[in-house]
This record gives sequence, structure tokens and C-alpha cells, in this order.
Amino acid sequence: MFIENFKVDSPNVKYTETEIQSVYNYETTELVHENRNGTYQWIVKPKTVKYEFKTDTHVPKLGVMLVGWGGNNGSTLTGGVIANREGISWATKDNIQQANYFGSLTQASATRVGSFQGEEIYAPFKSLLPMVNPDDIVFGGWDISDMNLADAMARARVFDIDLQKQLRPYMESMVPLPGIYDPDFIAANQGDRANNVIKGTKREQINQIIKDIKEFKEANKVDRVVVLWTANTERYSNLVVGLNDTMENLFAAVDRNESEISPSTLFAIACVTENVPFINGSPQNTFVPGLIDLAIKRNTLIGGDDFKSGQTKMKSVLVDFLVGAGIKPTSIVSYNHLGNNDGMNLSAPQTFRSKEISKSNVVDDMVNSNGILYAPGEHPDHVVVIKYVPYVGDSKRAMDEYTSEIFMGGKSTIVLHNTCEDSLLAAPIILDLVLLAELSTRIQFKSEAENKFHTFHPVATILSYLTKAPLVPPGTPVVNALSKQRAMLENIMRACVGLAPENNMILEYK
Ligand SMILES: NC(=O)c1ccc[n+]([C@@H]2O[C@H](COP(=O)([O-])OP(=O)(O)OC[C@H]3O[C@@H](n4cnc5c(N)ncnc54)[C@H](O)[C@@H]3O)[C@@H](O)[C@H]2O)c1
Ligand SMILES: O=P([O-])([O-])O[C@@H]1[C@@H](O)[C@H](O)[C@@H](O)[C@H](O)[C@@H]1O
Repeated sequence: MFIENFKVDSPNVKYTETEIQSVYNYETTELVHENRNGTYQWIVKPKTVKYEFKTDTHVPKLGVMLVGWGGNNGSTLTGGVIANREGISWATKDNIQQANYFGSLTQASATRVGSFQGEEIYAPFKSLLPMVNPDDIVFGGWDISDMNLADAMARARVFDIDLQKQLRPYMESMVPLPGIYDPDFIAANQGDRANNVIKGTKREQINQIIKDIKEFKEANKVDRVVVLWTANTERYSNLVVGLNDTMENLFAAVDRNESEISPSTLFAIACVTENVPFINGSPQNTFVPGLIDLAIKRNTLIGGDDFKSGQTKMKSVLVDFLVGAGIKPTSIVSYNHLGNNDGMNLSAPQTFRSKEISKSNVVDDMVNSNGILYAPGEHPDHVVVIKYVPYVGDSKRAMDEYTSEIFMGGKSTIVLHNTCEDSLLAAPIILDLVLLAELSTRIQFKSEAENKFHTFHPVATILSYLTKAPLVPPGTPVVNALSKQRAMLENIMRACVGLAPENNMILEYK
């Protein structure tokens, strides 16, 4: 059964006018490697740590500023939210289609809240904690192309024509602010669209972005702004001691107008300086060590990298299933072709390399989790291929082949074919990223060993379900298995309302 909402009745949860306060007993383990009776043993010690959470229940009016607003993803998300907000329906060759938020974890997925008279009871994921209603978001942003959002939507060729016609009046007045264009960081084939750029030194460009954010916030009377990069994939920045290894060195490099500072890092500096959350939806290493240093010192949320939307999302499920079942993937080949501007930008070796890295590292945690299947350092063969085929546009064609070793020397080969508009997969992911980033800034917590409440670490691991290459605080584990990432997010939100983690035991019926 599905219910629309619920309230928790527990001595561990208190609903005030402004907060939800919860006390949560975190059940975990502590491992020690001890010499017992002359031999070393791993000893696992269960332990309980008491945490307190408090969530500010005042949902702000949210402004979302997209870098790359006029791109396929930016125009598709903007149009999709307008269509939902206005209740737009449109004729397709098959039916009259209603707007929806399918593909969004926060808007279209559910959470189990228990069972009632032998029936499992579920509620909307978004009912766990107060979140911004996406229909209320004010969109803005930047693009190196000055095309208005209605024409950008047409250029993207993602939405049905009847939908585009209905959206045009809402979007034609939306014009991106000039972006920061540096041809050294993206494919040369992007030069033709770069007619809307901020001139000046890198410091002047940062100052302009800060000014843009302030003016957007004032003009739209929004309480909070979240900035998200959905612009082109850049090449990796070289990590250089003395240039981008610390906050101080990064600032000094900006003032020297150093060429090795990418546009995405400049946007991130501007946002973190202004205490505005910044999320990187592309695979490049925007978050150089100096930027992470800045975000920690400013206690400003940063998250990324690279939306996990399709082929890689499937990979983080399939490999998790195989390895979890004791089956040994030995060869993974991921090929896809697409014909959108992202595909054209990725046709350059240096930008493709950024994507190849983020699409390849996604199995590391699962492989490293099973020492029965894999010897130390052993990995499956793993190849990523992306080709640009203009004719197919945004309709990405992904073909995967997974070969695994099974019982008694057997081989199993799984082949997948997946066709979809890439932007229809990514747009809901972008929505979830900005909504969850905003929500997480309203949560404070402390353990029994701490004296005062604090926010999550500025490097927002909580967003990892939505990214191919989760950015994590230095020295902490990277988890890519999709089920673990979703469970982590859901269980943290459950803890904020005093609910135990969903353990799927259903002992009541055993
Ligand atoms: N399924 C997906 O679509 C998906 C999944 C994961 C990651 N991504 C990443 O999302 C990003 C956007 O994808 P897309 O399909 O919308 O691409 P797109 O090329 O259609 O859009 C990118 C936009 O960014 C603009 N731009 C480029 N550099 C800029 C800059 N420095 N400042 C401001 N604007 C700039 C371009 O003019 C373009 O309009 C890409 O990096 C892509 O790799 C997409
Ligand atoms: O999310 P996913 O399907 O694994 O990966 C996608 C790639 O297959 C595609 O070629 C690229 O253009 C998109 O930006 C996205 O990164």
C-alpha cells in the first residue's frame, strides 16, 4: 500500500515550529587486529553511538543557477519543471502525455515505512524530510552561447514538438548570462557557439560571477542559491604544487592570471567565496586540492563529479549484483555513440579522457570488496568507448558486454543495449542534486562525543548516488555500488526523523 505522508510518534523525535529534532542510536562496529594466544586475530566489536539531528523545516525559496544553462540538460530541466508546474500535456504520436518527474529519486521514488496488517506500506521518498518543491524553483545561469532557452530547447531536439510549442512562451525570455570561455579546456569544435563570454582577467571573471549571483538573488527575491555545472566537460587541470594545492596558492594563482585554472574552477571559487553550494555535473577535476581547501575553510557545500544517469548507473548495479552473487566479472566493455553537443565536445581526446576516467573507476569498490574472486590488485578488463554520430542527436545508444567467470570454469556473457535521450536521464538527476544539496545544508548533527552541532562535511558525500565519481573528503572511502549509495542517503534521512535504517529483515514475518 502507498500512503502520501506520515508522522513519527517516538520519544526520540520532536517536531517544533522550526525544526525536526531526533535522537538516533547509530549501530556500527569497531575492528581491532589483536594478538590473541600468539596469533593475530581480527576482532569485530559492535558499538552504539548516540547521535542527535536537527533539521530546519523552513523550506527556502530556491534559485538554481546552471552553468551551461543553454545546453541540452539545462534547457531540458528548465522546460521539464515549467511543464510540471503548469500542468502541461501534449500530443505525441502515441498518446496525450502528461508532464512528470520520472527518473527523479526525490520526486518519483518511494521509501518503506513499515507494514500494516501484513501489507508493506510505502510513502514518497520526499515525504521523509521537508524539501523544496521543484515547481517553485527559479532558474537562471550562464552560457557561452547567447541563445535563449526556447531556441536552445529547439536546438537540443529532446522534447516533442507540441511540448516545445507550449513551452516557448515561458522560455524565450530566458537568456543566459555570459560564461567564462577558455578554448584550452574544451574541444576546439565548441568555439563556434562561444559568442557570450566574460572578458578580463581571471580575478575579474570571478568577481563578475559573484556579481551575477548577487544580482540574480536580489532580482528574484530567492532565499538561497545553488549553482550546478552542466556545461561542457573540460580536460583535467594539471595539479601543481604552488599553484592549486592550497587555498592560498590558488588565490595567488588567480591574481597572477595563471592559465592552468579552468573555467569550472573559477566558477567554483566564486560560489564557495559567496557560500553558495557548487555541484559539478561533469567529470573534470574542478575541485583541485586548493578549492577543496577553500570549501572546507568556508564550510561551503561542494559535490560531484559527473551525473550518474545511464550506462554507468546500470554498471554500478550489475557489477554489484554479480560480485555480490560470487560471480567474477572479468571483462567489461562499455560503448556508446550519441550525436548531441556533449558528444561533439567529447570527440576531442583531452575531454574524452575526463569522461573515460569517471566511467571506468565506478567498479573499484565492488571489485575490492571480494578477495575470494579477485587477488590483490586484480581487476576486470574494462574499456570505455564513446563515439560522436551526429544523426542520432541526444538519443544515446549504449551497448555493454559483461563477461564473467561462473561455477566450474563456466563463462557468462551479458549484453545490454540501451537507447534513450541522454538529457531526459540527466535532467531529473540535476533536480535531485540541487534539492538534496539544499536540504543537506538545513541539517545539523552531533555525536555524543561532540559538544556542539555541526553541518555535514562540506564535501557532500551524501550526493554520491547521483554521481559517477563521488567526491569524498580526503581519506574517506569511495562507494559506487548504487544500492549502498541509495541506502546511505535514505537511512540518513530516516535517522533525521528517528527511524531506524531499512534493514529489510521483516522479522515480524519470519
Ligand atoms: N546524460 C547526460 O546528458 C550526462 C550524463 C553525465 C554527465 N553529463 C555532462 O553534463 C554536461 C552537459 O551535458 P549536455 O548534454 O547538456 O551538453 P551540452 O553541450 O548540450 O551543454 C553544455 C552547455 O554548456 C555551455 N558551455 C560550455 N562551456 C561553458 C562555460 N565555460 N561556461 C558556461 N557555459 C558553457 C555550452 O555552450 C552548452 O550550451 C556535459 O559535461 C556532460 O558530459 C551529461
Ligand atoms: O551516464 P552514462 O550513460 O554512464 O554516461 C554518459 C555517456 O555514456 C555519454 O557518452 C556522455 O555523453 C554523457 O555525458 C554521459 O556521461
